[in-house]
Amino acid sequence: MAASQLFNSLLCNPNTPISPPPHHQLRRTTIKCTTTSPPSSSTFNTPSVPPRQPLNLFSAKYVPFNSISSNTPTSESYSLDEVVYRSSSGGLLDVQHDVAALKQFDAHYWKSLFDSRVGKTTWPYGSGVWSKKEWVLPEIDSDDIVSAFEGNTNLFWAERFGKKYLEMNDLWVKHCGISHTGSFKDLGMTVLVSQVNKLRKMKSSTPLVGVGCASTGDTSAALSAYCAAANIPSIVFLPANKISMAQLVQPIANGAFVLSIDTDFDGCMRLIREVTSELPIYLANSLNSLRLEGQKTAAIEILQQFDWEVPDWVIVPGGNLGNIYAFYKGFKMCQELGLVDEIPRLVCAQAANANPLYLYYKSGWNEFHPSKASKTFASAIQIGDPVSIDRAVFALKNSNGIVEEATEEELMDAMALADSTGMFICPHTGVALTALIKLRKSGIIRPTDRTVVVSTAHGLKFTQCKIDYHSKEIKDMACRFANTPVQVKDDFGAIMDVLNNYLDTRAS
Ligand SMILES: Cc1ncc(COP(=O)(O)O)c(C=O)c1O
Ligand SMILES: N[C@@H](CCOP(=O)(O)O)C(=O)O
Repeated sequence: MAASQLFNSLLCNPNTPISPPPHHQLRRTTIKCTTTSPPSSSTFNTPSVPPRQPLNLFSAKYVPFNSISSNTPTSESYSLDEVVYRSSSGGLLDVQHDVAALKQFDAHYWKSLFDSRVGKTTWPYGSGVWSKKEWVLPEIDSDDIVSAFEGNTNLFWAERFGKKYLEMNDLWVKHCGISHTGSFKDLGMTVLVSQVNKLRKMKSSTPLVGVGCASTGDTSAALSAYCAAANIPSIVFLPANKISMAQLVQPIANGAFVLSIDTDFDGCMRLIREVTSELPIYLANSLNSLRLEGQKTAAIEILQQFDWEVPDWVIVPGGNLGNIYAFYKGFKMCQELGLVDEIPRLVCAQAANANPLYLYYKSGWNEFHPSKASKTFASAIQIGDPVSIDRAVFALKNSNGIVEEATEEELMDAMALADSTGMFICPHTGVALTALIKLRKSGIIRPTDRTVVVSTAHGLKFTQCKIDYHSKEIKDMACRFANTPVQVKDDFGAIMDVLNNYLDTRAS
């Protein structure tokens, strides 16, 4: 029997009893803020119980991204209630917060406020994203928020992987994929869909009829789930035969209108941009800077989980390149508001088969060429023309950052090694771990450096490539760390022979 058949034979048994659903239900307690007077002194400090803030003290707006990156004041800005994705010159936008208003509260205030909300069910602050509402979307009414209590994900001490393979004892994996739809996209999507929910309730001459995205599988999963929860139509453009089965079934099950298009992700992205400029369908890709407001909370959460100690390195796999900027923005905001003194060095890790940022970095940031991405096991980052290229370059330049790449064999081996130490990561996390391995080998990351690898999706979305690897059925790949199941007949003696053999090998 071939190894893959053996895997199939081990798959699900229809007679296995289904365990009852867990008891626990999130209780939605709608707690309205009470208006109090604005602070009279320039800063609040050291409250043991954070004081309530006045309503509408904080605000945010869209500004051209280049006004932020070049630090030039601009008169161009847009309300977050406008449907706008590009500046007047066609450049990217960014969400700019009223930092002066936020600074009226000191660092201790924000730390205690954020800490006071962790692990609670109080709506909407039990969400890791909305626990930082004042820094994310300060003006939205809590009743308009669409949340699955995303965020607050495990920051896992990768003790065995770090010590065994890298001689590191301060290696951590931020499991952003252990989330409602199994990826970090939930962090951004709760913000975007909440804003759409609000906009649809407002009177407008052209009401939004739905929300659309191009996707390599995770954005579409998150969009469809949050839209379904709020009863908002979602439309997803997927590159045909280029995403995993688990990712494909997510928007289908959540009732999205799914178009499987005979192109790649970059082709889908071009099409959804054209469609959303013609129809009142709101664009949900990270070109829309609202998404990054949610995603940046993962960075704030990492600092909070380390009790506001700053790690030396944070490694993020990159595709459309919104997330690397979101991490930068989250760290930078904590520095600007005095919660930390510095920010970590960022590493963006790309698959060698889809590496336009890596090539740009290697050219000394001289020449950027969008490319046609080739097939990669890290299918969610098979992107050749990333929309957030300018944001990524800014983030990397301002964090003394590095870009690394991983071949198919390297990323699959890294994933297998990590899994063998008790993780169950996605191939994109394998790309990030490869970057770490290379930077450790070259000595750039030192054994004692506190390093966080961002795991972006749940490994269960990518089981087929793991099966292929452990079956050693990948062309031109040694699959060095494959753990192939052993076929044994139904016989006690045969099983004892196999077991004894196994135990002998382990002992030696
Ligand atoms: C699992 C996974 N990891 C990493 C990424 C890369 O994120 P970004 O597109 O923001 O660079 C994506 C999406 O692109 C993804 O779905
Ligand atoms: N990996 C993404 C690609 C699109 O990225 P986005 O952040 O711009 O939506 C996906 O899952 O679709």
